[in-house]
Amino acid sequence: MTATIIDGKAFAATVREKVAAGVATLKADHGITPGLAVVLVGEDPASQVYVRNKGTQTIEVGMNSFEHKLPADVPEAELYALIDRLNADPAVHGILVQFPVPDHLSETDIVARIDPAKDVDGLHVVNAGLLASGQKAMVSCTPLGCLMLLRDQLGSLSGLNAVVVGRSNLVGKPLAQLLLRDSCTVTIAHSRTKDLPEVCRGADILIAAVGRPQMVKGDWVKPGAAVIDVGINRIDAPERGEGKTRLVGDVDFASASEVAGAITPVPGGVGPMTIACLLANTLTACCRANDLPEPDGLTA
Ligand SMILES: NC(=O)C1=CN([C@@H]2O[C@H](COP(=O)(O)OP(=O)(O)OC[C@H]3O[C@@H](n4cnc5c(N)ncnc54)[C@H](OP(=O)(O)O)[C@@H]3O)[C@@H](O)[C@H]2O)C=CC1
Ligand SMILES: Nc1nc(=O)c2c([nH]1)NC[C@@H]1CN(c3ccc(C(=O)N[C@@H](CCC(=O)O)C(=O)O)cc3)C=[N+]21
Repeated sequence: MTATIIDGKAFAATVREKVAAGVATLKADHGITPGLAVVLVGEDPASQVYVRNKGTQTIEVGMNSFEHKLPADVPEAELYALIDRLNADPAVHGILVQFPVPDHLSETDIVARIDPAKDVDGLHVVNAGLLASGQKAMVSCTPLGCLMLLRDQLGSLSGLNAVVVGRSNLVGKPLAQLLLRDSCTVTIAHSRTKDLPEVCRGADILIAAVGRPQMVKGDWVKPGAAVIDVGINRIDAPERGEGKTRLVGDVDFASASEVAGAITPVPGGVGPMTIACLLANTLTACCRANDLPEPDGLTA
């Protein structure tokens, strides 16, 4: 069997169209322009890709983009002062501090400093708690994007076995919560899981969010399963010439696509959805901040 390739790039474009329509309505009817602030500390290469793609797309959907680049050795107090200003700024509806940050800073403390209503990454304990208890939250962009792709591909997810490999606060845990809310039977696997290939073979929905290039092989995949590859890894590609690299996911696409029913590619799968959902979350946060109805089809 050869899997259907889930076109995240095309789907993300439709999400951005919906966001752009919502932004246009906000501007025309209420004179409000949603604003997204992104804070980048230091020069992590993966983060730079993300910030670059995001900046142009924020402008394209008609939002204001506020980019703050801080040096790798920025004092903690200076970063907090910036977050405090963004929290207080009525033109800013979403705040994202790009991770990882340099070692002298604490991701936990940074997230705690952000106003939960502007936490478009869904990382604040208030948002994690709201999601876990089934209430209205800001939901992390990557899990939200994965959920949209799965619903589009499969329709109802009810009763399906979902295995999420990875338990990070940004991806694995919130995605598991979303799948549980859609009535999947959810297993969260991680680096201590015994016989991971066997656990994965039980999955109707298999999510890889690990950060290990091409770890999930075709013989880990149940025939016909939906495979969502969250991983973004840059590896050497000598076949493209000396010193060249390419992006691969956490799934070995060549072997897995022989077995799966549907699979996301890397690039062109989850990555573009993450950015589209970041814009969607900013629009949602802006509507909530102004007591206006939320856009349809852009929230979990
Ligand atoms: N496409 C996108 O938009 C995005 C992509 N990413 C990518 O997704 C991947 C995961 O990101 P993130 O969740 O932030 O990563 P983290 O490093 O925070 O978490 C990785 C998780 O994978 C688990 N893990 C590591 N090695 C193994 C192994 N050998 N077997 C089983 N589990 C393992 C870890 O287990 P343990 O907890 O036991 O250590 C951990 O729970 C990365 O490649 C990242 O670049 C991330 C965000 C957005
Ligand atoms: N606070 C925080 N929130 C995040 O959501 C977050 C983060 N920090 N730190 C880094 C990771 C990584 N991440 C990516 C998102 C999109 C692409 C993306 O657009 N990928 C394109 C490829 C881009 C290319 O060609 O290089 C694709 O997969 O098609 C990549 C990586 C968000 N992350």
